[in-house]
Amino acid sequence: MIDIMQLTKRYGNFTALDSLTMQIDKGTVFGFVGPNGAGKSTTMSILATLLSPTSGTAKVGGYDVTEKPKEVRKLIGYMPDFFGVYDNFKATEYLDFYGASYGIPRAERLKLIPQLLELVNLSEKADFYVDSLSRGMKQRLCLARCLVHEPEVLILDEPASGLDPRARIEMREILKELKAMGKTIIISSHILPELAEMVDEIGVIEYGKLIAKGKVSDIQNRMKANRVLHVRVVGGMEEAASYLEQQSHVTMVFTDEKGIHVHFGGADEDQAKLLIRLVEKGFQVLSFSEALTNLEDVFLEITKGGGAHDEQQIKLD
Ligand SMILES: Nc1ncnc2c1ncn2[C@@H]1O[C@H](COP(=O)(O)OP(=O)(O)OP(=O)(O)O)[C@@H](O)[C@H]1O
Repeated sequence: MIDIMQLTKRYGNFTALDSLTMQIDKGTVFGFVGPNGAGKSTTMSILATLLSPTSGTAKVGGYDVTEKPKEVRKLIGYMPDFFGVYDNFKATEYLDFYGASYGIPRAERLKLIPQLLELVNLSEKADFYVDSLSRGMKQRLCLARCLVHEPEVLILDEPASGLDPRARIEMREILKELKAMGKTIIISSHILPELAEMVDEIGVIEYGKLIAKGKVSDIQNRMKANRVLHVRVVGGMEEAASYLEQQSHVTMVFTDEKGIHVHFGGADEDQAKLLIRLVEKGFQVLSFSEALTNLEDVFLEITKGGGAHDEQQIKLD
């Protein structure tokens, strides 16, 4: 559905996108992650036909964004990472305005707008002025705006940024519904654990290049090859630690007040066997668990030592 080939964008001498190549299949929810300034918004603006690439191609639904921008715009709903000015629109009027600008007949708009407001949980705010809505509500209204022409592809640039935890959960629930409706969604975010719950695939971008792409589960499995186990025993912690050190697949062991931390390179079965050996050896195992690897860990691991051009810090909301 989205096909990006060797996409490059330069601003003067500065290369914001560097031969970016990636494909996103129809119906996929794709999480686009990367440090500040990595090139996410640039990629999304090109896909939204708002910015021209310096070289390379980007296609949506088979249409080239430069050659067939009108066709692309029919297919996509784009939510930018900034708010517009709303003047004195009420929520309904705002959606009506966008619906009309897409050429949707009035009778259809009258039916569609209440449905959209319901989808984004704003039915009760239909007659409120947009400026009086909270940030989370404005974000949801903005999402509803992207949906007026029933696009197949949604390009959402940080839709949850700046929202409080509750508002983020609401946004996530709406995105789940959109996924269930079969939309192809590309969503950028710094909030990695939240992305993990709703995306099928992630792509990690840094310095304008795609440095990793894959199913969330595959990337997490890759991380598992270097998993850390937390083990707690009743008494005999030092003995248990030195026993663990001698076991296969164990690469490092250290202890602290929380217990024993075991760096482990084996598979799930090896991990299970390690527990059996510990118990058979007579250690009183209180807990034996794998430290969770979430997307945040994956991201930090992949971008280790890196950073963006102008901001070295990786922002994790
Ligand atoms: N109009 C512009 N002129 C010059 N440089 C620009 C322009 N727009 C973006 N850049 C630079 O291009 C790089 C990529 O920016 P982009 O906004 O795509 O990154 P991003 O991954 O979306 O970052 P963030 O997470 O902070 O939104 C940044 O270094 C940015 O400063």
